[in-house]
Amino acid sequence: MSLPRHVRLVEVGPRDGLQNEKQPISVADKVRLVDDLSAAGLGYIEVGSFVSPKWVPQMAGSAEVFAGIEQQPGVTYSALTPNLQGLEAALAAGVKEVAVFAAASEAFSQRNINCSIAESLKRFEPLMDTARQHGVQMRGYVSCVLGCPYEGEVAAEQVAAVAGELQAMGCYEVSLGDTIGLGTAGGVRHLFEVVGRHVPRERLAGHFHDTYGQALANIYASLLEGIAVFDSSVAGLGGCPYAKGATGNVASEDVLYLLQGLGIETGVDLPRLIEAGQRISRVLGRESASRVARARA
Ligand SMILES: CC(C)(COP(=O)([O-])OP(=O)([O-])OC[C@H]1O[C@@H](n2cnc3c(N)ncnc32)[C@H](O)[C@@H]1OP(=O)([O-])[O-])[C@@H](O)C(=O)NCCC(=O)NCCSC(=O)C[C@@](C)(O)CC(=O)[O-]
Repeated sequence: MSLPRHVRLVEVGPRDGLQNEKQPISVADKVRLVDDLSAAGLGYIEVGSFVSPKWVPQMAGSAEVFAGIEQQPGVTYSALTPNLQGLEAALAAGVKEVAVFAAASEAFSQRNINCSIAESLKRFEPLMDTARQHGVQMRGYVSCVLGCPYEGEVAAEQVAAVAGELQAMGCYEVSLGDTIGLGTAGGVRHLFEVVGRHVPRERLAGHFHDTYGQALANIYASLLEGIAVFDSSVAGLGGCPYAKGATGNVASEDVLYLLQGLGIETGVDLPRLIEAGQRISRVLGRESASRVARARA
């Protein structure tokens, strides 16, 4: 299969990137991050989540962040919503696109959202009905697609079943998450081969964490499988609070550098993206995890 000419980058730094940070980050710094990412040319930014503040305290100010950002025309600003309560809060904050998240592993589902996979899908039904009534678009996530921190191996067929359900329920795109970043290129090709039989590849995205240093290889393997949407996080921020030991998402700067080298368009400006990453890294008091940003420093 030939490589796509255009790739859509879904920037998850403000949400997946920051959700696991223990230190307080001000609303102003979060707003500045989102605005910097818009200025870098990203067309899709996951701004925050409307989840229980007891479960993920860092995302508690998401409504304020939405109120503060300067929304640019043509850019999608989305939020994670686990249930109807989260969707209602997102609607009140003026959010136009949301993401629901399920897992391919029962144990992870319990730890992350306190219910079984089947219960989570059931919980999404009223959320999705209400979202449709408000013309809100829905994206879906499946976590632990290449392994689970609690259960170990996860079958590609199980991922396909959950992704298929999310699509059938109304998600226009399903992002497959290697939550703990242990997947390899071979596993990724097998995964998309199997899931691609149930969900068209143009409706699938890749979401890779870089714990084992395999994320860029996994993205290249996904490109070979015809995948053209990737989630990434500026400065390589991130990690899921319910996936112990998992490091950040693959750095957006590094993904962009890879894609530029392949002649694939994204519409994103690398120097401005690096600046956005350097700025939030200074706020967090540490060096960017992006290899490209460090090489260009
Ligand atoms: C799903 C729940 C809420 C269930 O949590 P629960 O405790 O079972 O919920 P509940 O319905 O029994 O409600 C308990 C309390 O939570 C409140 N509550 C209930 N819902 C909400 C809401 N939406 N917003 C705010 N508050 C809420 C509710 O009002 C009540 O408050 P109380 O009466 O005790 O004061 C909880 O488990 C939760 O919030 N989990 C979120 C976990 C999370 O955000 N994880 C990280 C994101 S997923 C991820 O990172 C993976 C991904 C997507 O990036 C892809 C990958 O890498 O794999």
